[in-house]
Amino acid sequence: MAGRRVVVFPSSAELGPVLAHLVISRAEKAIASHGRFTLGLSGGSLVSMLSKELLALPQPDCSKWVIGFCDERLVSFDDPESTFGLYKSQLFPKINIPESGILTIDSSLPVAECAEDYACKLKQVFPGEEFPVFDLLLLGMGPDGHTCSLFPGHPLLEETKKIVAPISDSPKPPPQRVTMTFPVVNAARCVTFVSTGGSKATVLKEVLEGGKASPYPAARVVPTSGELFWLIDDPAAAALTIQVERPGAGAKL
Ligand SMILES: O=C1O[C@H](COP(=O)(O)O)[C@@H](O)[C@H](O)[C@H]1O
Repeated sequence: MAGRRVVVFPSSAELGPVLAHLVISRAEKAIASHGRFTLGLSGGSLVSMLSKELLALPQPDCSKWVIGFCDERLVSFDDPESTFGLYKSQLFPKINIPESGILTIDSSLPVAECAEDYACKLKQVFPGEEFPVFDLLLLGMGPDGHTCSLFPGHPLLEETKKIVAPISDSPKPPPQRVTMTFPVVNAARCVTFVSTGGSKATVLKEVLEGGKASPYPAARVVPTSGELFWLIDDPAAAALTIQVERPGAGAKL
């Protein structure tokens, strides 16, 4: 790992613009180095923050972006639980990303087939790689310490071969989902968690200060050689005792 950076902001209002700049800077770097930018998105609270903040910046050229989903709920795209559906209504039509650059699940398939189908789509985009190496994965963390659709105590935490796995007993609704596995998450060039709000404070302390024995899935995100950022706000950071960065206004990561 290139070193973990825990960066704390007074609130989402200060965090959001830094997140958007990080996405743009990693996109520019990736396109300059290998001609495209591969980005994995999460759902939940990230969707509205990212959409709002990216749209507040001068329009980037997204024609060389390829977007996948770190996890997705197996519901139709017009269901309010669909992560793709939310980005479709809040972000995608407003940026110039080609439709072919967005890797969606086929939500009409049974969950196991849906995971296989999505894994095939990823393999086509990352030919020859045992595990896809995304330029940037944006992750959230639930108050139970889950990330992607990798939940505490679930057997999927031990998956070492599949790049995408089905889950049909998600403790957080909806129960049927597909998720990237840890080998994919940890292969990324940059992984960035965004975690805000006081409901995350207790678990965040365990995840960031609990060491290798931590039972929380988010603590297992340790990129092999990539960067790891935790962007959090003061309420989420309330219980932390580790040293953190507190950037000033206009900071860029
Ligand atoms: O169910 C999910 O939850 C996590 C965390 O969401 P948050 O709203 O607590 O930030 C999210 O990262 C994941 O993509 C989603 O499917």
